Amino acid sequence: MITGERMAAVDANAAALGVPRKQLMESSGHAVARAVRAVADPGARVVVVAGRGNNGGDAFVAARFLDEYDVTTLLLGRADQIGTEIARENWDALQRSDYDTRSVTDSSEFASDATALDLDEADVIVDAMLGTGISGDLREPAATAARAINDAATTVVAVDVPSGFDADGGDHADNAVEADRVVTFHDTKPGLDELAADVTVADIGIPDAAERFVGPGDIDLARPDGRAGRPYIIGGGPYTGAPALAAQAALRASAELSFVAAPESVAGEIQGYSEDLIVQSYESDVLTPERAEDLLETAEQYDNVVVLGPGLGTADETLEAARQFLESYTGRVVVDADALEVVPDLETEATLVCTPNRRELAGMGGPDVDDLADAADEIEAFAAELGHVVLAKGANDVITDGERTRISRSGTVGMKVGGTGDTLAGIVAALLEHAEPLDAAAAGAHVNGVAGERLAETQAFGFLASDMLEELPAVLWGGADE
Ligand SMILES: NC(=O)C1=CN([C@@H]2O[C@H](COP(=O)(O)OP(=O)(O)OC[C@H]3O[C@@H](n4cnc5c(N)ncnc54)[C@H](O)[C@@H]3O)[C@@H](O)[C@H]2O)[C@@H](O)CC1
Ligand SMILES: [K+]
Repeated sequence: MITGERMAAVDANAAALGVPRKQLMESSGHAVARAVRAVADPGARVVVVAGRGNNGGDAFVAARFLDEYDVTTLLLGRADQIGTEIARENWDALQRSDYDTRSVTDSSEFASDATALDLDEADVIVDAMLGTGISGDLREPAATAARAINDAATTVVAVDVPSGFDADGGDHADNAVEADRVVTFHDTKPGLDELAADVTVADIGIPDAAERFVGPGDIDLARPDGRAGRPYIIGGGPYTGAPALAAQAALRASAELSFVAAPESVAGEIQGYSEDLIVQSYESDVLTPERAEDLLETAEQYDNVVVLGPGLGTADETLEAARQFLESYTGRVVVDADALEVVPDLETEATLVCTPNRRELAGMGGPDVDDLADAADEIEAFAAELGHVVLAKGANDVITDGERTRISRSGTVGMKVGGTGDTLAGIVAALLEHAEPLDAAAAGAHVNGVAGERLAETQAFGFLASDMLEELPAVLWGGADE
């Protein structure tokens, strides 16, 4: 099962692996043609009703594979409104090759007399108006076309999903197409099996690696579309740089404000690193259980994403405070560094993303291996046992929620420098404001790694974690679709 949103991410990852979307569209179109052949013999009349997105593009390809049928392809709208280059290229190919195509710009052509468009006469209607790109109920002209398709006594083969179906599992349109058969791509979509339709999943040649390895599509999925969120970094005491790096990374990754709660003895120093931070001090040299109560109140009041751990140290009272905080908080927390050791036997309702390095993972009771990717299954089982998302950091990062597991191969040896784990924690905190925990963790790992790779191009092993901060916006938004 895969949602339409995740499908788009996997598709972008496939492109990065060298399997571009146009190639996938060719496979999709071929699969649609096979489905048509399964319901009608050569010579049968096929009417393709196509929208202006890639769902339509799949059907333009299908038309090319159906030369032995009597096919007419109807485009809903004008050709110059086709929304993607690959769909347009496939439409243009039909034009140049003299396929029977027609652009329907007036939906009354469907409303007034369906037979004028041959829908009743057809043996098969291919519904390629809308796929995973839909939002909301069908709008015109698709709404009228859907009515006409549903009114025709003709077998309907839907491309990917029936038009009007929400492949992200939300509310389906009331005015959706009722399909007899659905050819969906790569994996089934949530809710498809509840339809009264015969659903086939077509393998369109997406490599497993596009799902397994984190790539640009994972960044697309978690990419913030504006500033939001006020992460609360509970850190500092024996160390001061770590919370400052995490807080600054969160700002670079879209947080509106970064708050750092730190002991009075170091608050000034943390503030001194950056005028962009809001540092709130508490009386003490380290975090203690007496302070945890106040921090909890603040975090609850603002429903902050919390980063707990950077620079806190391992004093018994600090770990006790971390435990108490986590046992009472019900929000989202990135648990990093020293605070990780309290997680294994913790009772909490909070949503945790734990970010251990190899040593910390072993300390928590997880596997101890050189290459974390080799132990991905064990780390998955470990996360399932914990009941939290684990982002295990190494040359390869393993990101898992105990059921789904992804591996981030990005990064470079120069990132062995201190502080890159802190930037990662801050990035994940910012992304948690926009994305699901697993998606935020996977994208965060990738963004951090790519930032390091970019610096390594000119600075080899000589860059610092603080240098990574300025790279983050370009990695997050530089490659965004226009
Ligand atoms: N993601 C993938 O990996 C692949 C996707 N493919 C195809 O691409 C499809 C998704 O393509 P797109 O993202 O271009 O999206 P669609 O083709 O589903 O539709 C996008 C268009 O629909 C319009 N639209 C949105 N909501 C509407 C509504 N309620 N009423 C009327 N019009 C509406 C939008 O303005 C946009 O022009 C998939 O369903 C599948 O058929 C395949 O080609 C192969 C691989
Ligand atoms: K469709």
